[in-house]
Amino acid sequence: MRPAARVQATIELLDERAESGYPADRIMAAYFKQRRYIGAKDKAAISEYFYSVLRQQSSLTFLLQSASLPTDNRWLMVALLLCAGENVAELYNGEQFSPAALSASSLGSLEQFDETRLDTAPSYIQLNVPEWLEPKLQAALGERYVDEMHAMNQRAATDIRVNTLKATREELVAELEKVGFATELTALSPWGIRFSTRVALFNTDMFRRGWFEVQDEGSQLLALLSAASPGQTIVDFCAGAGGKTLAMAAMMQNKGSLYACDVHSKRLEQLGKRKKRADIHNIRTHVLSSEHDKWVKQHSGRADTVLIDAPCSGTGTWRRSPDSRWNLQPEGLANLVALQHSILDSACRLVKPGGRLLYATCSLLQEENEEQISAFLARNSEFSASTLDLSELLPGNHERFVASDHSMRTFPGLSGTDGFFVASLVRAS
Ligand SMILES: C[S@@+](CC[C@H](N)C(=O)[O-])C[C@H]1O[C@@H](n2cnc3c(N)ncnc32)[C@H](O)[C@@H]1O
Repeated sequence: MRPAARVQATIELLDERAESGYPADRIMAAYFKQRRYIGAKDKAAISEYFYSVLRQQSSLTFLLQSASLPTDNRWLMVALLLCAGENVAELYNGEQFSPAALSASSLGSLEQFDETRLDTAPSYIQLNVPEWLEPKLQAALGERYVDEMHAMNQRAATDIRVNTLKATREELVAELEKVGFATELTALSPWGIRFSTRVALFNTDMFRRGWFEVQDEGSQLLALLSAASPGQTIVDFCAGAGGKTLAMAAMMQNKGSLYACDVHSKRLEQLGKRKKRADIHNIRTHVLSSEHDKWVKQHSGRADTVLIDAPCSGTGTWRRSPDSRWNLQPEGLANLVALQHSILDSACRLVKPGGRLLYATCSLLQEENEEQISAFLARNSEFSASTLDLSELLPGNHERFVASDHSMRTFPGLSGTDGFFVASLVRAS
């Protein structure tokens, strides 16, 4: 593909996203599926452009407005290219598969474009944060706010988790290096391997044999903190496609009962395929009609540990889903907070006396995290905060996360992971 064709493809993706409202990754996957002739290098370049525009949408818009230029997708792409020092006139040349040529007057106006004007913009524009979310993020992050928002605007590395039922981390590293991958061990998770460049992991024999799953290091830590062990009964109440379920199953060495529940049947079907590949036999799935499904009453008081990996705003995962920040609205956040409240109140019934309730989100916001937990504890006197023994579960590197006696948070800048929150509660015996 010529460079101009990559630019045109990106504009098409941006238009499709604006028209459909679907998440960026889904749009991109469908776009490439319909155009199988696009090679890996072109795909990588187009996805980098697409995600960069989505990440920098408000700062690019500001720069275009400051130069009295239009702000549609074609122009957002112009702004991105100008910031990267590219020759826009050469790329917008009107040839086949290239963006339409810019008029002489538009080309003249480009001279007004001045990247340094961004220094005069409000911080929420400089950092590409929705204006209404800025005070909430500042409250949650305090002094870390600016650094973390910068970190959030970087591309995330790819992490994988070794399936300890099949191999050790060292064995997997050795196999990956044999086929030419440059690997790095994750600092916090004992199961993690990191790749800073794009790698075709799904084409490897190790993947087909179930030696690993792609999983952010922060997500691996949540499973680690469950302290799941052989013979226990564990419920993963919002299991989705089972990222954390699979990690807990490996900790349980296939012994005991692991229930994976979710309201989304398609996600649980994905888990079906993944557990087969991983050779895991102790997971049972259940599609919930809602968090109040009668299954909860039938299994009440049975679980040693219940993990609620709650549906949330995803404000900790903007590195991977840069568009999600623009999709989130105040009513949507309020609905999520209400749903988390309701899930907590229902799923807590599953915990046996003396058992644990782990509540987690990939949100940075206090209303989904600390405030959600303190309100739950105020409503449910049977539960109290329980100490997370981090010195045992996570020896070393404690400067890379923020912990209280019963909760832990990770951040992209501080921890090199997505932003996660986890709180540990115990039911009175
Ligand atoms: C953060 S995701 C879970 C990710 C998953 N645990 C993993 O590690 O891959 C939240 C999940 O909650 C599920 N969910 C939404 N509403 C729910 C409800 N009322 N009861 C149970 N699960 C729900 C969603 O379908 C989604 O899969």
